[in-house]
Amino acid sequence: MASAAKRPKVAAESSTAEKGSVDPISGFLAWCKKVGLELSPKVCVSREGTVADYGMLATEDLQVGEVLFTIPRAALLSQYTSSIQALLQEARESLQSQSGWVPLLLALLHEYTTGNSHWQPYFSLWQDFRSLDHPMFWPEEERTRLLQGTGIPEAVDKDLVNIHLEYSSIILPFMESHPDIFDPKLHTLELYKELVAFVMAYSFQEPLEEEDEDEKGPNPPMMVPVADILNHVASHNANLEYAPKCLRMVTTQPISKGQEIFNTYGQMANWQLLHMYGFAEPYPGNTNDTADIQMVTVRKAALQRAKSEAEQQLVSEQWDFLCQLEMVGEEGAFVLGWDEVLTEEELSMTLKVLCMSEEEFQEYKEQDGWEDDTEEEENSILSNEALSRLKNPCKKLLYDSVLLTLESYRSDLKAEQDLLNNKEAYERLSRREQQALHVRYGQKRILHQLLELIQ
Ligand SMILES: C[S@@+](CC[C@H](N)C(=O)[O-])C[C@H]1O[C@@H](n2cnc3c(N)ncnc32)[C@H](O)[C@@H]1O
Repeated sequence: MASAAKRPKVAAESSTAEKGSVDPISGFLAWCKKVGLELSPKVCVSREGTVADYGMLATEDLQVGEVLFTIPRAALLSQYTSSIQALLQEARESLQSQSGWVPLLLALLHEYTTGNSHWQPYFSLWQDFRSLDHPMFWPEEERTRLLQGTGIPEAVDKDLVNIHLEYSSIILPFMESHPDIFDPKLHTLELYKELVAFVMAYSFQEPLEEEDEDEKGPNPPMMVPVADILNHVASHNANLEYAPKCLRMVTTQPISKGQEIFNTYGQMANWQLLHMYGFAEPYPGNTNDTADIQMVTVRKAALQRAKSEAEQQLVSEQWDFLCQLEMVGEEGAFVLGWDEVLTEEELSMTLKVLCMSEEEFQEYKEQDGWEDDTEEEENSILSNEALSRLKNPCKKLLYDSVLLTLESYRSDLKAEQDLLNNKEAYERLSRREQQALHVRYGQKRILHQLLELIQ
């Protein structure tokens, strides 16, 4: 990231400076009242007693099903509510992008840098977005050193390519055709990247209605003031509900006075949390944690044990066959949770096909074999417990694939375990080192658990 001296002076900072000592939380809460956002008297926004800076605390005991706050849809900040919504709507064809985030990001670039924006009290909560420490802001060397094997460096590389592409090919041309509103010297790539991180960590995506799932793409992201004050844990105690006129945060667990109220950002593995939100849940807290085995790693393991050229040829044909069935792909991964394989159909089919002899494979293709599977076989590896009942050649292939996956990490499990068990040594680590440690260690423990199950 560029040095502070190079940063554009944006409205959020100047308005905070002008207000001098005005507490951003009080200013924000006054704004909430004005826009009709109703906050229960049983909760408060706080920077103390929370896991990470702002958060929400219960000031009284709460029962399941209590509404903590209600946000009218007009208070949401989105491409449809921004003061430039008409412009964005008019240009919607040219603003289409792979991420689908460009219209919201333009709205944010504008509202964040406009002193009298309706949403200034909201932005005032954060002096800037510098505290966001997503791996995309880490130096590449640090990312590789701390995160190799986790899947994050590859995801970040893709993000960075996409951010640069969308900024240069969509944002810049749009800004140039609206010089009265945008100025590339103020609305720089650097600010754009910070706002991308803000959208990653703070935005919400309304789930699609079931009937729309097949036809429409996902809903565009939007900013939901107050809901985005809540931090996340896997064992959350509140959840956001979407109604036609408003959004409501509702408790899903009883919460005692003084406890933090946690939303869920979804069933997130630690690598996803670190990639999208810049934090990981300390091991072993994240019950949603997962480890990936790259699909191509299973192919590599199958090729390694093929003794002759004919056997290698067979593996290649079997892989192509699996690709045609859309069971595997060059970029895909099998996802392992603590208790089950989340991609069980893909993994069981892949192991089964890659372990077939030439004759079995020919017969299988001719019979459209996968349709003939018994229910028991189709569900054969739904749970980790059932994984231990895999047939021997499949077990061996899976075992080799797990070993290859473990080799891709740079770090040593035992040394990591020692760090987690030694409070002083752990506290000497930088925040980034701590976060990365929880991601790597959790993934490797899941992989080791699998090795133990199938050996
Ligand atoms: C939606 S915001 C929540 C409000 C945030 N704490 C703040 O002060 O603005 C999401 C960000 O909060 C932080 N966060 C959320 N849950 C966390 C947790 N369990 N542990 C550490 N940081 C967390 C991360 O920095 C994440 O990017």
